Amino acid sequence: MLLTSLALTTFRNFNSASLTPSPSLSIIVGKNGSGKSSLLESIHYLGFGRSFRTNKHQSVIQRESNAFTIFAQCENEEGDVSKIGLTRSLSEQFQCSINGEHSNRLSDLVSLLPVQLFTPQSTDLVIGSPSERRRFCDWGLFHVEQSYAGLMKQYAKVLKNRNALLKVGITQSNDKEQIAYWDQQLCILGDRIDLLRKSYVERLIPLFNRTCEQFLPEFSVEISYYKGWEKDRSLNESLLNKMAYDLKIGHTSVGPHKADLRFKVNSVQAQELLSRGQLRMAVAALQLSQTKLFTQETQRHGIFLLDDIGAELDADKRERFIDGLIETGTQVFVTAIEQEQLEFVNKYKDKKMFHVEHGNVSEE
Ligand SMILES: Nc1ncnc2c1ncn2[C@@H]1O[C@H](COP(=O)(O)OP(=O)(O)OP(=O)(O)O)[C@@H](O)[C@H]1O
Repeated sequence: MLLTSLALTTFRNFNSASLTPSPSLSIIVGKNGSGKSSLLESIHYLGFGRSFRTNKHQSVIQRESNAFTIFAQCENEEGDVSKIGLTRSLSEQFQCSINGEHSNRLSDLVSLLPVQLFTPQSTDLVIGSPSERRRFCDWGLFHVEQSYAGLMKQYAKVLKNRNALLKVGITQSNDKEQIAYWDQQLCILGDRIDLLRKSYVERLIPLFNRTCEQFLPEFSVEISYYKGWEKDRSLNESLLNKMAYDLKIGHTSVGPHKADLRFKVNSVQAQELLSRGQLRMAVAALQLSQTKLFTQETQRHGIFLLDDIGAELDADKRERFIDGLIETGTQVFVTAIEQEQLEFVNKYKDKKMFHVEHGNVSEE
């Protein structure tokens, strides 16, 4: 899916702005506070229904305004055009529209635009909590496996019910029946999620290994999948084994909601050995391999947002990352403070350069 036009109204410091991006590489240059990240943030909203900087939608609405609006036109790989819109008001009301049809279901919008993001904070993907890495795998599976989003929703519902029961405790005989019922449901759904994730990571690993050979040739980087419960036990056995503990803490301590993608560099934790720039390269390798897998398996193209690319990635590494993304046919948006940070982009055809100043965007 290509983003062919973007228009914002009362979004951060943009009162009204529009741009026609390049199908390949769009470079957004401007001084601190000019609005570069806000432009990327608006595309992120279309891909996730939320910002990457705040959970408070109100902060994104321009001061003194009641709502922000984002309109975009997209074109899929068959050349079909979709017009999409998203608006969010101070009263938290959210509405999206696809080709004139209004919807309150964010998933309709989000499944259209496969957006990924790389920022200076992205090292959290390697050194942050397991939830970051689960979210990463879930993004890939959401766009590759049609059944995945529904499965995850059902699992979350069952987990919520099981946790509610654990919280009040199992005192009566019908509580025992109920927990047995939720356990059975959790196992059916959990095993299906695990199977999809395991297979996804198995497909990702060879691509990741090859990318790491280029991005971090001096290290041996390994990723492995942890399913969220003990290796040699079924989920059912693990739930039974942890029952007393789960009752004590009031929630379920094992299951796919505890899964992780584990990183080892030269057999130790990544943060023990890698510099910040090298950690960023590990993240870049992971995201690039996911992009390659997505393109291979869906024959679709994604959108990749690179915020502040100059931060702690040297010129050679920036170039390798952007080259890799462009080779997959991904539409790339890059922000930088200085044009000099991106001198190597002269070699790309089909690129467009945008200048942002005080909430105004102009194409060079
Ligand atoms: N709700 C809002 N209403 C109006 N202006 C806002 C709002 N939220 C943020 N701003 C302003 O919008 C401007 C754009 O911020 P943004 O983070 O997009 O800039 P940037 O070009 O990415 O800067 P940097 O290079 O420093 O990261 C800032 O000056 C900020 O103070």
